[in-house]
Amino acid sequence: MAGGPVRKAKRAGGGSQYPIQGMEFLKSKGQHILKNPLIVDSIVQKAGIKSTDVVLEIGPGTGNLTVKLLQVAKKVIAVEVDPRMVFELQRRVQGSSHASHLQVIQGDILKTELPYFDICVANIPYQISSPITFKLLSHRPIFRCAIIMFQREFAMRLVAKPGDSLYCRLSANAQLLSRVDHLLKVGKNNFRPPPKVDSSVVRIEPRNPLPPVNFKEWDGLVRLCFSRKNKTLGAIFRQKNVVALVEKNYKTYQALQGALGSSASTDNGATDLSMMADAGSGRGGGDAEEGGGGQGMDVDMDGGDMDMDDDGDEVTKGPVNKYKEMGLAVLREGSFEDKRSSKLSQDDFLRLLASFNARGIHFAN
Ligand SMILES: C[S@@+](CC[C@H](N)C(=O)[O-])C[C@H]1O[C@@H](n2cnc3c(N)ncnc32)[C@H](O)[C@@H]1O
Repeated sequence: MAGGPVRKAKRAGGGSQYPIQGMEFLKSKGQHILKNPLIVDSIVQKAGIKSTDVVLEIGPGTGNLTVKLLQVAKKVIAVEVDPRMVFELQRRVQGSSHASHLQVIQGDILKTELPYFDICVANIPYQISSPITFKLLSHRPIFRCAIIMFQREFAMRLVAKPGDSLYCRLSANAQLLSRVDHLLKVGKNNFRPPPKVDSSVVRIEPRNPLPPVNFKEWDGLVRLCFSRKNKTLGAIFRQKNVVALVEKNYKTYQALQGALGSSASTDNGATDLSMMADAGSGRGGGDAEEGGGGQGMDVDMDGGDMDMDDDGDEVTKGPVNKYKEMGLAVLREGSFEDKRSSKLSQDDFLRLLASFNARGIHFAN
């Protein structure tokens, strides 16, 4: 932090009692300044920045990380939403030998078209962790890696493996697109003001090439499977709303094929990343237990009585329902009926998606 006396300002508008130079930190913008220089050094060192690298920093704040990045990188592009922080950062770097290597973009990172960069290093506002992660992962050209500070629980969800208690839709989506490693635990007291939660630094390395899968399809299936992550897939695909979704998507797909001819056949040759900002979002990726699969909930069944399962989810009963049987047949074929999403690997999901698609069952809409 730049020198000078620290003046206490009045609290207002969700500001904290930790003013610097009279500037209040805003909770609403996730302003928790990394005050421990050892952690700052460790992040920069673990990033493995080369002297030729362009570094993207999200939310530079008052510049504690920025000034260290400038010492090792060719250029730092810092995107900061708060004009007071932009002013403070520019004031701090002004006149230094690195000033010409810093480009500051004032704006919301989620609305900013990202420039070219080799590495992203950031202590981000935690409330936008998921959209930032997937915005980065959809950025092209592909960057080398991102070293990012997240809320500890979000970080643990990102790196969770099948069978871990935190394994969820966020883990499956992030790990489809990248390799994610936990680097460093960071306690609350390393920040000013201290946040309520602990933090962790994670390394995200985009997969290159990406697996040949349509990401909308992938996310549609994964979302469904994690809608009740401790239920068997068999139980999920017996649920009324899921059977209705299978029916709706099947009919939509058939109609599309009819309209477009065979050129509308399975579109899974490439990873379509157009909706990634929403992939795994919601309460730090913790939305996995909510909802019943999203779309298609209001579609009526044409046949079959309804009953409830042990969790109170409506399931189809009585006369055979064609769409329920179609879904179950795919599950049985790959021995997935008694499995739970909490234990399924990337390969399992890919295999399951391919089997559904082969039967004309899609999840992209
Ligand atoms: C956790 S602080 C980190 C500050 C600094 N990098 C550090 O480590 O000390 C997050 C920073 O992100 C900024 N910020 C919040 N929302 C943002 C957004 N949507 N786009 C860009 N910056 C944002 C905040 O103003 C704040 O400066």
